[in-house]
Amino acid sequence: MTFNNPFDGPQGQGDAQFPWITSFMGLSSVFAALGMISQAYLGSSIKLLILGSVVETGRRLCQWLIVRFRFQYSMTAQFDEGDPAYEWMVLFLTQENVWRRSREFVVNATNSRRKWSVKTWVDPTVKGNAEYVPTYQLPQLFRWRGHWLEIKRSKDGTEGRFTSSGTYQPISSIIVTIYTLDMNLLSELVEDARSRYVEVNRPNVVIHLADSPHYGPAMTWNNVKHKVRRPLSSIILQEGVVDALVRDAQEFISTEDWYVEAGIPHRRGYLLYGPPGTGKTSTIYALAGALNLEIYSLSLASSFVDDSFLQRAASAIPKNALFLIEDIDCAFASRDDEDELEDLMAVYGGAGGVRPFGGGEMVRPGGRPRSLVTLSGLLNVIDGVGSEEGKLFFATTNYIDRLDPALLRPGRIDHKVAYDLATADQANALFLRFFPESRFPHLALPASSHEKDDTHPDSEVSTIQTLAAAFSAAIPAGEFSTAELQCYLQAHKTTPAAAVEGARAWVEGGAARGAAGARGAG
Ligand SMILES: Nc1ncnc2c1ncn2[C@@H]1O[C@H](COP(=O)(O)OP(=O)(O)OP(=O)(O)O)[C@@H](O)[C@H]1O
Repeated sequence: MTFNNPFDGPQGQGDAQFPWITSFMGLSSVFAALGMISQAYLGSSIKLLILGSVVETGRRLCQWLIVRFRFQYSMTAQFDEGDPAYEWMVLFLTQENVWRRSREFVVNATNSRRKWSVKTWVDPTVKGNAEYVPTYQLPQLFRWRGHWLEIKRSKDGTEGRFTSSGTYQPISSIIVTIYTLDMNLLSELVEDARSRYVEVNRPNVVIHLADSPHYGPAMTWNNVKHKVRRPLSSIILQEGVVDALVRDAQEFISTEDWYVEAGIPHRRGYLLYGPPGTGKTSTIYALAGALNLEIYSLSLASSFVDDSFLQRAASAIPKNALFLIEDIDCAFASRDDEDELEDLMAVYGGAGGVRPFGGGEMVRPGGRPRSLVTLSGLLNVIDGVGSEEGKLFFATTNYIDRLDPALLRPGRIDHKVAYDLATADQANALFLRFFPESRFPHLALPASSHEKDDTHPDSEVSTIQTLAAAFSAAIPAGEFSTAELQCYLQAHKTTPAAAVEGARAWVEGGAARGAAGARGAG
């Protein structure tokens, strides 16, 4: 077969005459081959392109559907550290064992701080003396009452606080997504978490503290402690004092409607004043336990507590809680530092300046803890919006005479309770509390038949009552705080007779006198 090329001359001459045509012909077949190949490639590229677009569209559609699904069929709630609801959620998740698949933990010795931990042991004989806190932040899915919940823990570090040891700690949040159409489920979840929290803490009093400066709106109350409830009967005061206080607080809590109808802010202020170690703080803790109230306790002497911190802290306290400010007298800038330091040094015994009993601030030579809170800042907080809504405001002081009358007026302080150094009756009651007949059954019997109570000649007085009477007779009334007597009795906790025998010597002894320096306060 021949191919007549129009450019060709006579057969066989063309190539010789037009060699470029030959080369062009060669190229054209190369181009043709290339064209075919590229067509094949183009075809598959287009196919790939279409396939890619379909996949991408599918992916976006899925994403969109997931977002739509999440939007329509789920609710998301965030719980920020520092808010009481965060504590409820922490306990809820711990009980639900949500983080059990975690493989990374921070391990701390068990302490009284918040628990964000999982139980990693199954053997019941293993004692949990350490907390295992999951560190990773991947979302976790679990089922609760037949619904899927997704939990994330965020700790992005943008907000945080400095701990008391000076390290920066980011604030964490818990983000809960519930897959449901039922809008009530979130409040049911929160209520479930809250009631579990209340149940678990029933034997305890929960105390929220603001013990470090914070950077972030939610982090005012950054430490939670749980104290075993103290029965009101263990508070030894003049007859009727504790009962009157409890009645007053109970009545306040139960008459919210009346306050609303009368247009009176639903708050009540109490001031407990008197020498150190006479039971002011103990009374408040026992009262909070009896009335199921959580305590929010703040020391105005903390270096980071100023008017605005105090305002934020007060407004972050939930309804039906007890707001406690200890040593409220240190709020007043008009005080003369030097005089006060001298007073306190005399009271607390010099160089170290450590209080002999109870907690509170350390007083160091060279400058007493000075509150940045002003009187007007404090009054604003007591009067302010944040102080309404069923809050019981409690303040304690060793120096009632240093308080401004503006602070003491009714509406701010509605109920004052005076505490004093131990009476003979208190010393007697304290002795009987230390040596109960249940622990010393042999002392429940009369010491001898001639020991009859003069006032009730027919009654037989038990040995322990005789010892208690002897102890209280040895302690001069109004000279020692109950805390001091408690400290002395602790040293003889298994030997009541020795406690009585040594009491007079202890009273006369120099050590006891030194410790009793606090008696002048108040
Ligand atoms: N009236 C009391 N009844 C029972 N225990 C008391 C009493 N007073 C003091 N105590 C005991 O003494 C210790 C210190 O008491 P508490 O902290 O309540 O005193 P305080 O008056 O608040 O002292 P401060 O003014 O220094 O804060 C506690 O362990 C408490 O058990």
